[in-house]
Amino acid sequence: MSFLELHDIRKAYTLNHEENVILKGINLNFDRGEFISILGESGGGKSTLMNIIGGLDHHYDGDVLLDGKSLRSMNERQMDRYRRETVGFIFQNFNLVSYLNVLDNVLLSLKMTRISHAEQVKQGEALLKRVGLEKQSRQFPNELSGGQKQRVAIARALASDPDIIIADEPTGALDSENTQDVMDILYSIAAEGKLVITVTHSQEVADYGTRIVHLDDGKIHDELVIGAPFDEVEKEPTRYRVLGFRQMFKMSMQHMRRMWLRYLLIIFGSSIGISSIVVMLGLGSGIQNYMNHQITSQVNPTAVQISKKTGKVSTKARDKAKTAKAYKAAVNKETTAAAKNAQITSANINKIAKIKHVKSTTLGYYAGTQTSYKKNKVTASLQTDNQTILAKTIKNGTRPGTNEVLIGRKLAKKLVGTKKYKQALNKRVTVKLAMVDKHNKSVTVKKRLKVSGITSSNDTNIVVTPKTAKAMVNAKKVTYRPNFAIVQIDKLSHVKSVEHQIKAIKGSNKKQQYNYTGIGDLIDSLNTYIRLATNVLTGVAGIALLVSAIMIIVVLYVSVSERTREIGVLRALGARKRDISHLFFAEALTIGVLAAIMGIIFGQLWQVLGNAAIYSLIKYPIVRISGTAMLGGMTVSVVISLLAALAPAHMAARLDPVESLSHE
Ligand SMILES: Nc1ncnc2c1ncn2[C@@H]1O[C@H](COP(=O)(O)OP(=O)(O)OP(=O)(O)O)[C@@H](O)[C@H]1O
Repeated sequence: MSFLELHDIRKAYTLNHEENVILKGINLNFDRGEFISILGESGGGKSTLMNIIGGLDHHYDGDVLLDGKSLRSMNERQMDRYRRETVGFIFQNFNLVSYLNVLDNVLLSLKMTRISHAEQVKQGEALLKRVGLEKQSRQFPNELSGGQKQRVAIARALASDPDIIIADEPTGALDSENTQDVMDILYSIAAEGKLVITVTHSQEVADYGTRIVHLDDGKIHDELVIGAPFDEVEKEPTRYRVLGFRQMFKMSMQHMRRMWLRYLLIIFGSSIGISSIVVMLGLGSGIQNYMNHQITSQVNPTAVQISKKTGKVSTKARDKAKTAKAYKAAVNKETTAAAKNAQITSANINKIAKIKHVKSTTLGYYAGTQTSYKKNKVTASLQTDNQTILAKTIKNGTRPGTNEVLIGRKLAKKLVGTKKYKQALNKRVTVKLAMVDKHNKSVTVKKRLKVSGITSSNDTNIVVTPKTAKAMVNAKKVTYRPNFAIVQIDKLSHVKSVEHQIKAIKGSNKKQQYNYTGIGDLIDSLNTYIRLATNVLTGVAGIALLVSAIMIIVVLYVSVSERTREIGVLRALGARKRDISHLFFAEALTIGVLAAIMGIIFGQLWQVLGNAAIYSLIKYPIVRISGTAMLGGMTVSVVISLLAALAPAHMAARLDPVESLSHE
């Protein structure tokens, strides 16, 4: 049994419905240490036969046996392994990877062995020394002569320490001096006990071999043994591995570095899409924050005020009254009845306190007053202090204590004077309330209260503590009846649901019991609208991403087309289909990540510039790019790039190695 056996190999191409038989039953045996020259005319099928032996072409009849094992019985993974471990290819037109330097081209094969990186570099340099190129290891293929390129290709073929070297017209593109150098190297390889199969149409080149096989018209014409095969040499077994994503990623980086301008442009293009998305999200949240900030600086959106819905008080008694005194008494009774109707009791408030998300409830009291300072009398509404009156609205002084009053700026101006309104602070104002006492008598509640503070309020209102209010009315035997309550809700997002539940409470008349005043639900709705608008704007900005995805697809397709031959070389060296697709996914990943980083940097730049431009106007940073938005932008960029790579990577992986190698 020979090391390599060809059994009745037949191959035909069908062109224009016509079958063109190239190989018509080839039977050959090869052994280690042989230097075979396959001699034949151009177009005789030599390359076709080499592709079959090298495991690149499996569309043929007959069989190739390696150590008795049929190549036909091997699956795709085993064929990849065969090319990776057993065969080393040398091509007529060198087929070096143009963006890798000489050493990296050799390392391409060494990367498929399990030796350490340092050892790989050492061996790569030793191989280059062997082919006389130690000084050119950092040069790129386009900086080498034809002979030098072919010597790099030989070093690369040797790097994985294969048993078979297939050299398809290795000197076809070389002058006689380089031909001799290359053939000498191949001869020395055979002398090391490897099987070297050279294809040539030159008798001179064929004469280097230990056996010449004449291929003519698709058949073996004759075989001529001109030298003894070399002895087999015992060698250390090499441990191999697949290329894997890391190696393909490195390779893609090397490719991108060589084509940096193209990739920079596409990364720049994609980054515009990402930055517009990030800025739109930032603008949306900035506007939302600005609006909330503006509103909440005036009011507390989670504190809502409720009062009872009161029905009409009967006026029959008033109508029946015959005397002025009786009429007055009837009116007073109506006033007391209305006050009773409007009263919010502890039982009422306890029920509301039990509603989910209600943090606290406070009873309050409001009434109309006449407030005066010296001769100035102003109608003002009184309310007891509560959490809807924000500390930040108190511009001068403090909240009221007992027998003190907090007044609005408008009222202060009316009482003391527009320009010197601040002087109202610490002055005593008189507060009068017309009321009805327990005995149904009209009384005037009157109290001098010290102004503790002035708010920014533009209403004529005054604020006292509940204790002060109660003491004031009780002093005149008037019952203190709280007529509003403040319901404090835990979160803005819960305001709406609490509002619904309060509105659902029915009174004894089966009708809605409470009026509800608060802007929390309005803010909540506004926030929803802003979010919606932001999403729409972000979606529009997302169109830019679609364009960038198309750009990436185009660039990757161009890349696949430009690198078709390289793909063929990689497959010949033993790269798997998956490795080829990884090459393009790695590029897409790099584009996605760099576009995201660039997009975020641009976004930040827009944020700084935009905020600087608008700050003088509204004193608030209107663009607020959050960490989540940046992370989102990053994810979208990477996902879109990877999706864009799907089709080109798939196409690249499915390319036929033989067709790829003959791609022009
Ligand atoms: N993919 C293909 N489709 C159709 N015909 C093909 C294909 N590939 C090769 N052929 C034909 O097969 C024949 C043998 O080609 P092959 O490349 O094996 O010849 P060769 O002996 O290596 O020639 P050369 O020395 O010029 O490289 C040629 O006539 C060629 O036209």
